[in-house]
This record gives sequence, C-alpha cells and structure tokens, in this order.
Amino acid sequence: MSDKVIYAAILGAGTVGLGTYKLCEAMSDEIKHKTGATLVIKKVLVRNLSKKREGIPDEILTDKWEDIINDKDISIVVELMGGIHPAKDYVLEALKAGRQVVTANKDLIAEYGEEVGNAANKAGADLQFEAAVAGAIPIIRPLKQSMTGNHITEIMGIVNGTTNYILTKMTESGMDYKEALAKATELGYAEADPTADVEGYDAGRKIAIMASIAFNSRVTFADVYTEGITKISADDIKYAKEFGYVIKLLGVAKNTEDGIEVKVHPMLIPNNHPLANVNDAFNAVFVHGKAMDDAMFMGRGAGQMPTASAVVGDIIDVCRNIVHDSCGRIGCCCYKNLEVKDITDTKSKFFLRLEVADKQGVLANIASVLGNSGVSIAQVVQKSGKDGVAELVIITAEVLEKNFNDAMAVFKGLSAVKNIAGVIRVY
Ligand SMILES: NC(=O)C1=CN([C@@H]2O[C@H](COP(=O)(O)OP(=O)(O)OC[C@H]3O[C@@H](n4cnc5c(N)ncnc54)[C@H](OP(=O)(O)O)[C@@H]3O)[C@@H](O)[C@H]2O)C=CC1
Ligand SMILES: N[C@@H](CC=O)C(=O)O
Repeated sequence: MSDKVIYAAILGAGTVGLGTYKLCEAMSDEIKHKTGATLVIKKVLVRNLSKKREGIPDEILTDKWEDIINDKDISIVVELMGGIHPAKDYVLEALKAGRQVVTANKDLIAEYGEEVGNAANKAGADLQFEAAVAGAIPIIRPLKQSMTGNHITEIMGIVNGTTNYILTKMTESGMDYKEALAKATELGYAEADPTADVEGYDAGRKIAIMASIAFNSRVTFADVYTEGITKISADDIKYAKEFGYVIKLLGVAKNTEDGIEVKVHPMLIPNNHPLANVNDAFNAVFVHGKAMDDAMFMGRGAGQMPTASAVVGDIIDVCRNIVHDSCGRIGCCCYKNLEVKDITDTKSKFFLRLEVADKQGVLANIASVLGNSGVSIAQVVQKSGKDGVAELVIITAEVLEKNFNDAMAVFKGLSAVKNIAGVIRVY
C-alpha cells in the first residue's frame, strides 16, 4: 500500500463538522484501503475556541482561516460552517489556491453554484456537495453520473428532515408545532435559523440544486416558489385524514415543453402513495427519466451522522481523485438556458377549507364562483355550523393556479365567505 498522506481541513465543528471528524477517525483504516492514501484531518476551523469539541484534539482547532489557506500541505477543504459569508469567500479562495472542496452548504450551491462551479472548473478542482441535498441519501452523484444517460423530466420529493419530523409528530401524536420544532432542533435536524426549514427555503435550495443538475440548466433559489408549513393547522391535518391523505412538504421540479416548473409547498398525499409513509427525519426523492422510468431514493435527510456519511463519501471520492490525478473530472454542466415558469402558470389540485355563512344556497354560490374562474370541484364536504358559520372542505380538479387565485380574490370580497381557513395543494 502507498504511504501517501492526504491532509484535509474541516471548516466548522458543529453538528455536521463534529460528525465528519468522528467518522473520518473511525473509518481511517477503511479509507486507507479504499483510496490507497492515509487521510489526516490537520485543522478544524471554529468561531469560538473556548467551546468544548468532543473528540477533536485542541491542537488542531483554530479560529484563523489563514492557518488553513496558508498551509500548503492541506489539499482538501471541507466547508461545514453554513451560510454565505464567509463560507463563499473561503470556498472560492480554496479553489483558486488549487484545493479540492467538499461542502454541505445548500445555501451556497443554490445561490452561487454558477460562480463556485466555474471557479472549480477553472482550477480543475473537485467541488463535491452530496450532503447539501437530502442528507445521507445519494442523489447528487446519481443525478450527475448514474442517471445522466437519461432525459430527466421530473424530480419530486420530501427533502427537508425538520419539517417532515414536525408534520409526522403533529399527525401521529397530535404534538404541538412549537414542541415538534424544538425537538427537531435538539436532534440536530434544523438549520442555524430554522425559518429556512419551516418556510420551505431549505427545501427550495435543494430542489434548485437538483433541477440544475437534472435539467442541465441553471435554476437558482430565487427561481423557486416556496411555501412552508407554518400555516398548517391541526384542522388541516384532521380533514386531510378524513379524505384519506397525509400532509407533506414537497419539492417538485418538472422539465416541461414550455419551461421548468420548480416549487416547494405542503401537499396532500394519498395514504397509499409511497411518500405518505416517509416519516420523521427521513427524506425521499423520486426521479423520472425517459429511459429509466421511475427511481426512488430514501434515507435519513438530516442529523449528525447521516449527513457526515455523505460528507465522508465525498471526501473519500476526492482522495481517490487525488491519488489517480483525476480531480475536476465531473463538473457542472448547465449548458441550457431554459425558462422557469411562474407558479401562476402551473397547474395544481387544491384542498380548500372555507368558513361560510350557514345558510341555504351558499354552497351553490361558492361552486358558481369557482366555476366562473374555471375551477371544478372534485369532492366537497359540508360540516354543520356553529354560531351561524359552517365549514366547507373542497377538493378541486386540476386547475391553472392563476384561475384558482382569481376565485380566491372573489371569495375575499364575498360576505358569505367568513374566512379562507386553509389552502393546500393536492397530489
Ligand atoms: N444539520 C444537518 O442535519 C445538516 C446540515 N447541513 C448543512 O451543513 C452545514 C453545517 O450545518 P450544522 O453542522 O448543522 O451547523 P452548526 O450551526 O451546528 O455548525 C456550524 C459550525 O460552523 C462554525 N462556524 C460558523 N461560522 C463560522 C465562521 N465565520 N468562522 C469559523 N467557524 C464558523 C461554528 O463555530 P462555533 O461552534 O465556534 O460557533 C460551528 O462549529 C450547513 O451548511 C447546513 O445547511 C446539510 C445537511 C444536513
Ligand atoms: N435542516 C435540514 C438539514 C439537512 O439538510 C433538514 O431539516 O433537512
């Protein structure tokens, strides 16, 4: 076996950084056998040197980036700090200095993928980011490599562990939203600012990254329509159950004849759909390719060791590339410039919960407003009223979103409609 040593530095020793360090240590013999080189984590960058870092020797901790970028021995920089600044600056500096980069940072890849990808291409360097999408699930590498012989037309999935955990707990044990979010944070699933999870931004970044790779056309986070789970109520969950559905936060990307559709929003999924049984922090991604048909990937989408597993897989891949002098072989390939459609030009089915005046003729009135906007009703249930207010739960047929919005605008000015209590898309 060769006596080659490959030095790496980890930026960040939080949930994922610590897990990555531990896994590199635990797997060191295997890494040597698999790559033909010994991997040594030479430095770990943190903000706060006085915090205890379980298992990381004090002498390799630093709070100075210069200790890493100026160390010519270090050939792999593993960015696990999160956020845009200074992560982007460090990644760009590392690539320009001829280092290979591994990152779990979806914010960076979704917003500045073009810039960092070009820097990697220019340097002939590896830029690997498997952990940035769906934690432990291999999806970036399959999209870039195993499934690249396909024309991929659709990707759909549960790609945020925190919100899936929250929705599962609210559905299965009636847990309160705030308590479920606190538990997801305690378990290391949530982002440093969990707004990114619950508002759908994190899932939006992941779907943008997957769409760019799958459709060979740059899709950034700004292109993605995002809607989170903060408005989902216990009543929505209860009525969804009555209709035979569960509510999940889904990311959807479609490559259609007239442009790319890319969105994240809660969705009612039929109980018998495979995604309906993907619970807790598990994620699942469906991919449809013309030649391969459907493929589904499932696994843990968040958490310390599942995420570290994906990061370490990337580090090992980079080590192999270093040993075989083949870094930078698989870069970004967004050569198309496809249009991204506005959400209002896409079609959906809707679950609509209305609080209406409890009197005769209201249902006919509602149906006629919907009909006038081109929205057909597929199912409707009228709940008996209290204090003169009844509840209508409607599931529509598939409709252009702009037509549905027109009907909602009419409802807002209608005295018989007391409240639009819930609007959720339906699979
Ligand atoms: N948690 C998860 O399940 C997953 C996370 N990710 C991604 O992995 C990345 C890391 O996430 P996670 O480990 O959860 O985050 P944490 O907040 O737990 O850890 C961040 C670490 O980065 C360090 N850090 C932050 N800013 C700086 C800075 N300016 N200089 C030096 N060190 C800095 C922090 O140092 P200090 O401790 O001193 O404050 C901390 O150790 C993010 O991009 C996240 O989106 C991806 C998939 C799953
Ligand atoms: N906060 C993210 C972590 C992994 O990407 C999630 O909950 O999925």
